[in-house]
Amino acid sequence: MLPKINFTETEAYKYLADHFIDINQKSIKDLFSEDADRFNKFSVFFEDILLDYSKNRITDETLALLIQLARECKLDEAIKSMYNGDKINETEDRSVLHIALRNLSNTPILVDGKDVMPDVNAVLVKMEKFSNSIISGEWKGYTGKAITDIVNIGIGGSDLGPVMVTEALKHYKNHLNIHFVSNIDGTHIAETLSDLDAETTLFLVASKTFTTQETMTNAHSARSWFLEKGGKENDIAKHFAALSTNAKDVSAFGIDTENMFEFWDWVGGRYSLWSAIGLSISLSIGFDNFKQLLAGAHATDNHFKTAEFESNLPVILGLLGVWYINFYNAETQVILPYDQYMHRFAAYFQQGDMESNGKHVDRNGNEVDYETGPIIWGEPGTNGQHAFYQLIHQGTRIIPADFIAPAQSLNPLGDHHPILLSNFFAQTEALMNGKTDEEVSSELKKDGKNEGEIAKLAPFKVFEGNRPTNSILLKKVTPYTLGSLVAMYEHKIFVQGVIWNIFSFDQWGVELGKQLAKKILPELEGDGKVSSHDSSTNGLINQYKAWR
Ligand SMILES: O=P(O)(O)OC[C@H]1O[C@](O)(CO)[C@@H](O)[C@@H]1O
Repeated sequence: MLPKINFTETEAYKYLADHFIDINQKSIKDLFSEDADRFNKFSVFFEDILLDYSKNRITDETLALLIQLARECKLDEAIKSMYNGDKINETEDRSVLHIALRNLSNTPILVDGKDVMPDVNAVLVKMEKFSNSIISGEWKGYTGKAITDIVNIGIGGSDLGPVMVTEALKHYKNHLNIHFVSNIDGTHIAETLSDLDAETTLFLVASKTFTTQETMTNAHSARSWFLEKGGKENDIAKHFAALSTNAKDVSAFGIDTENMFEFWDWVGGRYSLWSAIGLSISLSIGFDNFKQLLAGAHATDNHFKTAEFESNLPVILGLLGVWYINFYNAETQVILPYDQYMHRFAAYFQQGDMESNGKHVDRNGNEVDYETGPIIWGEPGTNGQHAFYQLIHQGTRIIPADFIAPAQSLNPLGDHHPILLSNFFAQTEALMNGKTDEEVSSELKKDGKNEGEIAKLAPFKVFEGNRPTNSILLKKVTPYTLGSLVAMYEHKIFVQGVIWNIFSFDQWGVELGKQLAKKILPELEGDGKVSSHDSSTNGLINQYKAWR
């Protein structure tokens, strides 16, 4: 089980609070000039990933105290508990074993005394066989044609991971066209189906529970479309597969359980891209590449489990986040991939992080009196530079930023990549160093401005700097490296949840809205006025009914 310690009552927390007052007087720039070895000290390699965290408001002492904090919060025990298959998702009475899905070493992992690895391996074999037969064209649709288009119907964790990965690894994709339908808005499925041919389309109904309203509604619409286009009931087996934990409801939908790819309740939705939910990934880039993705994640899992905290990437990232959130009152964390293929990476971790650590009750059931999970956001560079970096550079908030870039481009076109990377390097330097009043004034003087003009303009052009960043430089975006990177962020979320003493693997906060929507849906039928809610909700519903 997870320890239940209030981190604000630890010795380390008290030392950190005092230390914060000292360190807050210094700028990152000063810290660099005081220590020629700072980059070596605060950077760490993990295979083809370099994490440089030297441009943070930290010293040796900060890091030592943060690690002491992790030890006092018994992070080592928490990691062991997760890897042992303990039911650390206590409110749902479940183990948390996405690490088992990519456990290519095949060491036994027990849940209720039973090794889960034989089942994991059996599903992987089934995914491989299925992927190969679809990709090769051996699998035929109801009129004898090979499949050309795959439509994954799922939402949240049954969508975001496959979308992010298939986009990030588009360079490795084969001839199959992959589409994703998630939104209940009919536009999503209507637009997707408009260009498709039922004879050559395969639907993957991806839902852990197989009860999610959006997914089931979209799946039923896809089924009706298929039948309208000429498919027969008994052709459904050739065109629909299910990725789920719920065999009963899969059968009830009419999908042959032969075409069901199973996973288990110890796989959280937002940690499920490594499971059968990753079938669209395996179809898109081939099973061997999917396995490479798992291998990269497995390497990170081993690193997280065995590396000393001082050189453990997820631990370092997690603790730096705690430092900014709980001592500097940072509200958000921005993720900025300088790689167009990774354009859904931040969106993916919006669910990964916010659904995990957006909690206000601790593991003892008490309201917390400290901040927990940050707001995660971000867009690919350099687009972000031309949109919201103004606020990161000159706004009033502290926004810790993760910059991610590959050293090698998958599309080395002219000087595009050096230009992209020059921006990547420049931004973290600019955020740290800023630009002083003297520097601004001397620039304005060189531009021919007079004293009065300089005094008037200078304040707007000053950058105070001292804005913290991590730089994550990858050698190249490959399935393996992406797997490592995603697992690194997953474990970072776990580290922070342990420190904050919250349960990171449930998501009760998504239920209330779902319940109320179910109550409202029947009220939308008929023309009668609705009066059962507050005046705002009544007013909106009644206006909708008047306009529809
Ligand atoms: O895979 P399912 O069961 O359809 O759930 C989809 C998503 O819905 C959620 O439960 C949130 O509503 C997520 O945690 C999950 O990823």
